[in-house]
This record gives sequence, C-alpha cells and structure tokens, in this order.
Amino acid sequence: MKLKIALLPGDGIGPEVITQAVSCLQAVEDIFGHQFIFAEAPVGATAMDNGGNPLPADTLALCKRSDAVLFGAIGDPKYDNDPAAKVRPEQGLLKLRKELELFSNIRPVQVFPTLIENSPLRKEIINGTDFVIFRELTGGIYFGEKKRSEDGRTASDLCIYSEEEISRIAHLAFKAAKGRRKKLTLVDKANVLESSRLWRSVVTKIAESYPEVTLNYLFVDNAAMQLILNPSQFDVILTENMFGDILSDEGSVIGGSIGLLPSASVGEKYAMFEPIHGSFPEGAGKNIANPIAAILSVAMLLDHFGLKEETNAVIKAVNRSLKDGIVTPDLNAKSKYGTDDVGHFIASQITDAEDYRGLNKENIGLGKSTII
Ligand SMILES: NC(=O)C1=CN([C@@H]2O[C@H](COP(=O)(O)OP(=O)(O)OC[C@H]3O[C@@H](n4cnc5c(N)ncnc54)[C@H](O)[C@@H]3O)[C@@H](O)[C@H]2O)C=CC1
Ligand SMILES: CC(C)CC(=O)C(=O)O
Ligand SMILES: [Mg+2]
Repeated sequence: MKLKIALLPGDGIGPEVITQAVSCLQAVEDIFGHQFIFAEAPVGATAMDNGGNPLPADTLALCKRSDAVLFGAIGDPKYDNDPAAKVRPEQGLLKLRKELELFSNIRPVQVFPTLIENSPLRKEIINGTDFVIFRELTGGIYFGEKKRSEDGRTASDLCIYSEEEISRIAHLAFKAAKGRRKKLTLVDKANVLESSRLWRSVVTKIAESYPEVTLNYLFVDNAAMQLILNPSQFDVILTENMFGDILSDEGSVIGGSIGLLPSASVGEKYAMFEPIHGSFPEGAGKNIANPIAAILSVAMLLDHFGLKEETNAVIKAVNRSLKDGIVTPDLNAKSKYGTDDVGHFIASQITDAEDYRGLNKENIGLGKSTII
C-alpha cells in the first residue's frame, strides 16, 4: 500500500517519540512491502518560534493532502507560564483538529499482562480492564467563546454542543460497542449542565437503533471514582471533550504509565494518530520518554487502513519489549534503557509477515480495544 503520512513531531518529547514511531513504520514498510511517503512540518511552539503561528498554513495544507497525520505533542512552559500570552502552542492542535474535522478521539485503555505489577492499583482490581473512550474532540468548552471582562477580573468559557455534534460520535461509539462487549456508558454531568442534558437525550434516542447495546449513564465525578474502583466494568465510554481528556489521563494510570496510551482522531475525511500524553517538557532531550504511546498510535494508523497483520506485528513487538524489560524509566525506575533503545528494539522485533498470519489481538496479549 502507498500512503502519504504527514509527520508533526511538535515540541518537547514529541520529536523523540515520533522518531521511534517512524522507525517502526519503516520496519513495517520493509517487511511487508509497502511504500510510506513521509513529509514533516512544524506545529506548536516549534512553529511559533519560527513565525509566530502554532499551525502554519503550509502545515495544515500538508495534512490535508496526506492520507494520515502522525502527531507527537505540543506545549512549552514559556507559554504555559505566561497568562498574558495571546497565542499558545495548544491553539495549533485545537485548530488542526477543527480544520480536519476530527470529531472523534478514540483512546483504548487496557492492562498489558506483563505490566500488571506496574499498576498503582491492586491486581484483582485491574484484572480484565479493557475499555475504550470515545471523546468528542471538536466541540464543547475547549472551543466555545472565551471572554475576559474589561477589568480583567472575570472570565468565562462557553460549553456548547449541537445535536449533530453529539449524534455523529455517538453512532461511532455504538458501532464500536456492538463489536465489543455491547455496553456503552455515557459520562456527563446532566444533574447540573444543560449541555449534558442534551447529550443524554440525543444518546438515549440513538440507543434505540442499537438494541443489542446496553446503555447506562454515569455522572463524571462518579465515573472518575469508578475508573479506579472497578475499571473492568467499562466497555465503551462516550463523553464530551473535556471530560474525555481528563478521564483518559486518569485511565492511563491503570495500565502503569501515560507513556503507553495511543489514540486515533478521526472524522469523515481525515485521520490523525497521536499519543494521549503532552510534550513532557521536563523529560525533553533526556532520552527518557516512553515511545510506546506513539508506536501504538502507529498501530492504530495501520489498522485504520485495514493492515491487520502489520498492526499485529507492531503490537506483538511492543509486547516483546515489555516482556523482556526493554522499557523506559516510567515503567522501571532502574531501567538502563532510553527512548531510542526501546524504539530500536521494537522496530527490530517487527519481523516476517508469515509469523503473524492467523494471530489475533487476544492471543498476543492485548484485548480487542487496543485497535478499533
Ligand atoms: N496532545 C498534546 O499535544 C498535549 C499537550 N499538552 C501540553 O504538554 C505540556 C506539558 O503538559 P503536562 O500537563 O505536563 O502533561 P504531559 O502529558 O506532557 O506530562 C505529564 C506527566 O506524564 C508523564 N509523561 C508524559 N508523557 C510521557 C512519556 N511519553 N513517557 C513517560 N512519561 C510521560 C511525565 O511524568 C509527565 O510529567 C503543556 O504545555 C500542555 O499544554 C498536554 C497534553 C496533551
Ligand atoms: C491541547 C489539549 C486539549 C491537548 C490534550 O490534553 C489532549 O488532547 O489530551
Ligand atoms: Mg490531555
């Protein structure tokens, strides 16, 4: 298969993890005989440092003429710590998601069998954890009107959703639930927020078209607690933008590190693949960032294009590194391995297609939720 892939490494650890993700894609290209055409472009603080715009027009144009985007992370403390900054790196990512209409961010969470001991939660609690968060990505409070009063002492962010915005991601989430354990949990704050009440009514109506899926509701505060108390109760979680952002960072802890969690951001036309973590500025340049979230994002990219054996080959290689203890310090404080060691090892383990024929995600140690 010939694929044009736009690379947007971004800031902080972004370039380090994307380098490793690309070496895995190149291994897939070599072993399975594909042609991946990479083109790189700046985004975030890196782009701002060279012209002030966190999403230059050329970067957006490149994404639009590519088959897929592989995104690292953006963000720099020099902007985070300046409340008066007019432009921020994060605006580059938000604008990119909006421009590409990537309304659904799919974040799978499960526990790798070899990492059970890494979880801060007890083994019997995390056993069977395998859920996927469908986070709405182009609406809600992150995109609503932002205001500051003239005296600067009052501020507001509008949380706004339309029926159509809710409905399109709800259908994707129900379809995913149908192919999984057939349970969908809508997470909202409908006891307080009008926008959440709209979510409930739209999703309840849509549920009628998916009678095989059981729909239940949880308030987000309770959901945050249930994730830690009993994560295996969840199958598909459907939620709005900010709740999904927060709950997925929380969910990542169940598996042992945020450095493991990939995501796919999809719309009708475009698709972008991105680790859920940020630019981890304290870790930048130290060769300590876990590249697995970015590498599993590559697996999601391959799966998006129907390349099942290739997807499995990447997942199997990741499993091998975890099993052999070739991991970064977030997974083992005493580890002598860096970002590049882990990335090189995983890329080297992506081997002959024949080895993987007939394998499925279950028997290589990952639940179905890894790749949708
Ligand atoms: N998608 C994106 O580009 C995102 C960007 N950000 C931005 O990133 C910057 C830093 O934000 P933080 O809140 O510190 O979140 P962060 O996700 O960058 O880091 C939080 C903590 O998670 C751990 N961590 C993150 N990625 C890791 C990796 N690959 N390997 C090992 N450990 C890892 C580190 O302990 C780190 O201190 C900010 O400017 C923020 O706006 C934050 C979240 C997402
Ligand atoms: C700019 C932020 C909304 C990025 C983030 O935290 C995320 O998408 O997980
Ligand atoms: Mg986040």
